[in-house]
Amino acid sequence: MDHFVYREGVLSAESVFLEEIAARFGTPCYVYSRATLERHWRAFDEALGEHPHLICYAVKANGNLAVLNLLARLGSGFDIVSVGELERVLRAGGDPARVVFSGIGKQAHEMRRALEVGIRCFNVESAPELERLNDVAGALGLRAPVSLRVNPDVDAGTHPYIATGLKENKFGIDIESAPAVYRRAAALPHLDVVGVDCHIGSQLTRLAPFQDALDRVLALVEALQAEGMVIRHLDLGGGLGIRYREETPPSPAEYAAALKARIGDRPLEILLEPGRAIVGNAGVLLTRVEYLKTTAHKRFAIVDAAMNDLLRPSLYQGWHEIVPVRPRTGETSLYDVVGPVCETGDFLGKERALDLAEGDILAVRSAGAYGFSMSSNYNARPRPPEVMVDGPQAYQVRARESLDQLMAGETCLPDDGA
Ligand SMILES: Cc1ncc(COP(=O)(O)O)c(C=O)c1O
Ligand SMILES: N[C@@H](CCCC[NH3+])C(=O)O
Repeated sequence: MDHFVYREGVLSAESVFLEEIAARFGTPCYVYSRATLERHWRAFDEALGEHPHLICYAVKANGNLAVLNLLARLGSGFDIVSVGELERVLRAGGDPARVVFSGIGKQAHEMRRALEVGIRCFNVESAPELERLNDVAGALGLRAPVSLRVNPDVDAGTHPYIATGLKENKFGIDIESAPAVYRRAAALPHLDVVGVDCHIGSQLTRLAPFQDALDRVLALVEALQAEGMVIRHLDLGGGLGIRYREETPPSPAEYAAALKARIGDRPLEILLEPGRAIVGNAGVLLTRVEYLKTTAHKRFAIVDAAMNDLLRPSLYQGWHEIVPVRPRTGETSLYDVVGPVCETGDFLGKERALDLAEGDILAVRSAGAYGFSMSSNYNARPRPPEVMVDGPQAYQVRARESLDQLMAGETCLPDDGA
């Protein structure tokens, strides 16, 4: 559910018309709803209720500073995968003691910074990473809190590029080898074992894979506890899906109830790392129709947003609803909605029934997650601005990149004196 609704026939975010935002800030432009972001974060927090828990929002889904700041104000934790994401969280006022650090390729300098600021936990993804973290912590005279990210080998039933919990995937430590790696972790002098972590994939629309993964992880926790290891928290990752088209994913309440039912009264704090379910339907991408082009075979709506702004359709055949901000009342035709980038794979949607004229503003929905955060400068296109709607107000929280910014730090060849 999102806050983008038709009011007086025109698409509105809360009480601000999106066509006004397009006129004020230009297109393409990302627009986020503060109320929706807050509601979605609270839905997770309230669903876990009295059970000790921490919601660690996955920064990769949308790392805009204003988004991070508003979640930090709600008391959110954060799941990061790089020192860049850590710096963004700190800049946005996030509490380092509520940060968990995931990712298979953590570099020593990233570990050092995370240890210095005192993050909550490292989600370690391999045996060699464990050794490196122990060395880095030792050199600083600190102890690193660790969970091992285990790979439970369950089929998440999602797109193969975003399934992460199968044994052939590069993520985590396979669950059979985990006890031996935990023993090693417990023996290393500069590590503190504090939890178990897993994340099986993204855009999951059924509960069963989460439940299967949890059963396997709970069996591991029992085995570790039987050896005398103290496991304080269970980090179950992110991955809860959203509705893009006809999906009917479980709600955060249903998801949390299923997890709590299995965990029962075990004294384990629950950490979750939702990204998409918090921001996905809290954002739209506004774009303007530049040209309507008709060939012998097709109608194309050529818009000013492209795959560099929103990669999901090109990369995963991701489907996003595309709607006119001010709908017309005439006949619709089938359009491929495409961007100006020089790739056949540059499209936002195919064969969409739309009644369009040049200059119309379209909203690409469910674009709050993995939209701006996966954008690039391909074709030397500046990245779009981001706007937050907050009640009756809309304000820019990131300006459109300038061409100068786009070339910042680059030089031509050194002068050879010729
Ligand atoms: C380790 C980890 N945690 C959390 C997430 C967030 O996932 P989602 O946006 O699907 O909730 C991801 C991405 O899939 C991830 O790799
Ligand atoms: N970028 C992906 C999700 C990646 C999940 C990252 N672990 C998407 O848009 O669906």
